[in-house]
Amino acid sequence: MTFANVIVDVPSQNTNRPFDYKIPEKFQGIVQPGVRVIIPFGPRKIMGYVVTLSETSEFSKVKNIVDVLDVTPALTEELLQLGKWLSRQTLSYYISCLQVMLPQVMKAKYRKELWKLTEDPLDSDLDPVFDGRAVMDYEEFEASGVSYHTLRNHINEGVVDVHYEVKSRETKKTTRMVEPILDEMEMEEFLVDVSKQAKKQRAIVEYFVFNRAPIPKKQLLELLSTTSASLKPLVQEGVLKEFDQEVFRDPYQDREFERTTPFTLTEEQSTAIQPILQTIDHKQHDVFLLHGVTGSGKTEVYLQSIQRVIDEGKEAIMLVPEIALTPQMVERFKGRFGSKVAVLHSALSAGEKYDEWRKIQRKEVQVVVGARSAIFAPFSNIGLIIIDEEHETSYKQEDRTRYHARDVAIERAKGHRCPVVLGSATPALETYARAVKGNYQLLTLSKRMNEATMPDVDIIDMREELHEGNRTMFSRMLKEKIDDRLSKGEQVVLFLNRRGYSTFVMCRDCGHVQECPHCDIALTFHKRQNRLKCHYCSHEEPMPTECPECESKTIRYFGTGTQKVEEALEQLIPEATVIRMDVDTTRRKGSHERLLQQFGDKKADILLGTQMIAKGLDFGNVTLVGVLAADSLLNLPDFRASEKTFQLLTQVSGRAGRHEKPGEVVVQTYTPEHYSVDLASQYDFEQFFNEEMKLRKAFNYPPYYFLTLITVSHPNQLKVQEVTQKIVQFMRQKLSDQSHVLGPTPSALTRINNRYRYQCMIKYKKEPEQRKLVERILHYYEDEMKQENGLQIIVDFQPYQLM
Ligand SMILES: Nc1ncnc2c1ncn2[C@@H]1O[C@H](COP(=O)(O)OP(=O)(O)OP(=O)(O)O)[C@@H](O)[C@H]1O
Ligand SMILES: [Zn+2]
Ligand SMILES: [Zn+2]
Repeated sequence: MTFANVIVDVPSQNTNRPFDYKIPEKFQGIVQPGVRVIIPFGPRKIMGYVVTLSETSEFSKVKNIVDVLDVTPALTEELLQLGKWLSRQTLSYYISCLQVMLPQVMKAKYRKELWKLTEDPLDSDLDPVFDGRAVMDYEEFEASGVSYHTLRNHINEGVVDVHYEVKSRETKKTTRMVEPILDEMEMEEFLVDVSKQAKKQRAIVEYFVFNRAPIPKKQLLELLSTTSASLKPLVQEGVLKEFDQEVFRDPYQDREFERTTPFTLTEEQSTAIQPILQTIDHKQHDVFLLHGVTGSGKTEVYLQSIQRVIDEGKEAIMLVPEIALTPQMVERFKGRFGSKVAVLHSALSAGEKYDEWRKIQRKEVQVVVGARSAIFAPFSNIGLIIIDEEHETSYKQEDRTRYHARDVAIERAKGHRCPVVLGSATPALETYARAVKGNYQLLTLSKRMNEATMPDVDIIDMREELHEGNRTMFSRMLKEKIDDRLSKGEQVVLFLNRRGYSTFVMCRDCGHVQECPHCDIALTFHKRQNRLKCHYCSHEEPMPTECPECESKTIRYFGTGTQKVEEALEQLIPEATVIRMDVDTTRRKGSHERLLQQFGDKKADILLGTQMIAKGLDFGNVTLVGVLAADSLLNLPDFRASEKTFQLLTQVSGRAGRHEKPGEVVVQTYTPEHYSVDLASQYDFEQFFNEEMKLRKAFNYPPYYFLTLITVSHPNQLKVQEVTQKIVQFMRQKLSDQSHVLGPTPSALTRINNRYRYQCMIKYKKEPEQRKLVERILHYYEDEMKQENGLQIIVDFQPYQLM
């Protein structure tokens, strides 16, 4: 083939199609689809991805490929296609979709340089900056204070040029190895010739008479307590040879994983796993929802399903939410499958991630356990994809390429003809609705392991606490129970939701929360104007001075942080030792793991934390879980607030009483009557589902309707309003009458970095032309969107973040 068709690393609409480049003789056969290349693009040299090859090009002037970065294609044929699909689905640039599938280090970084093209002095201020060099960093020029005008003159004269150099960021690590060339017999013969004085040399040769495998040079020299001076002559004489072998940084190399064997499945587990195994065996595609209460043994079902896939010589992808990807979790997979497992998550360094990814690429592993982006693992023979805690919103990427791992999983599984298993104790409403409809196969685990029962839940009405004079953050019951556990040497988990740290308004007397009359959503408090606003529709109203329900004046907007709780805890129960886990205490690498380890080793009585302690933890000594402010999620300006509350309360409660000792849960709330709090305390998912579905139906939300969120931003507020208005009008005109186009409305975060943000929300059932329409909008504003700090339009199909 003569030409490579390349997607260049310049995100824009007209680079969504490939550019042609000639393949020079020396790269023939190496350049193939999926390979990264360096190509000239305008004045620069940049990176690109070869997507196809061709014999001809319709262009007459085609430049040469400058360099090739991969020997093995970085992206398989399947992933190249998947990128195209992603690009259509999310309306993001093809290049961004290709990049999103690769580890960070494989995305090129550019260095901008100034090149001096003449030996003669430049006769300008720029001369001293070059200081006799021919090349310098562009940054140096910028820091020098020399005018851009001067530079431009030199460029026009052809004596200076601007160059873009690709800095490849991959960091492969190698070790020097030593290996015998002669066979045993020849070695023996050679030994005869080695002088008796050269003891060290003799030792080396003798070693290789008996050990034929390559050995790291360092290790060999250590073993025989010798130096490379004795080794060198042997290499020169052709007895041994040295070479570099790529080594992988293994983040878990210092850890011993105790091998585990499969449990005999319970009846419920075997019933659940049968259809999954059958689908694997029959090489069919199907989607299963494994709905199992916390501690019901879902993970064992995953493990045994994966085992089947391994036995059949295929590969499995296991997705776990970032925060649940605890060492405990990794241990369960490494313990069962040993070195067949690669792990991908954000706590690894960029180099470690790259190495884990390479293990997958080189087919050295058959299983990958990882967070969201592991869905792009470059396997070529996938037999199973599992998504644990499938309801987690972190499976949706919220910037640039806005994909949902669940959708990608299903798309890949279709191609590989294999099942997808979605698992959760609290499935997303969308997922459960599909299972109820029969689109997904529902599998149920209703009982906890070891006859453990679900912990009893006490709901404490914090309004009453206040009325009875308790102004602390801890109800009397929670305090009593904590005291009790401390005296027994048992442990406590205290959960505070920090995400809800903000801005809804609540009456501390009656718990009334001010909601939008049209949207069934808590109004957001805007402090500067002292007004309440709904960010779905345009409703707003002044901040009330007294409660519209009970006329109390104790109206407050809400929010407490973990640090405050820790201080309060210290005053209330000074003898308790507390481990606090939140974004601040877990910033350093490994601290997450260390804190959990300490708690597991019973070095503290109380684990106090946010989201990150809500799931995955399996500590037998935890017999009490306290939820400090169950309402904080409930009142987020989000139609999923109730669902999130139900999910979180269920997850947190699930941390207690998982083994022999029974557990208890205390939930503190200002709205004990709310169905999501009440039904979570009874572990009644079905009932919750039914209640919530009624509301979703009444207010036209998913799963009854799909959503598209178009967010417009610009430094000028009038401009934003105007553009959003235009978009709203256009969509109203073009979409069917069954769709609802809401807006323009200020976003919940109305101004970020001095840019105003407005939005248009579309609720629809079926709009096959919608993507084309949105593309037309994006095309229409393309030039304005290219300007620096200009217009930005973000389109999010099926949004989860509504801010
Ligand atoms: N068939 C079995 N026989 C005995 N023990 C089992 C069996 N299956 C699972 N277990 C054990 O029961 C406990 C709970 O199981 P597991 O953690 O898999 O549940 P889960 O549903 O994944 O929980 P969660 O959703 O809360 O994380 C674990 O300690 C696990 O080792
Ligand atoms: Zn009130
Ligand atoms: Zn509203």
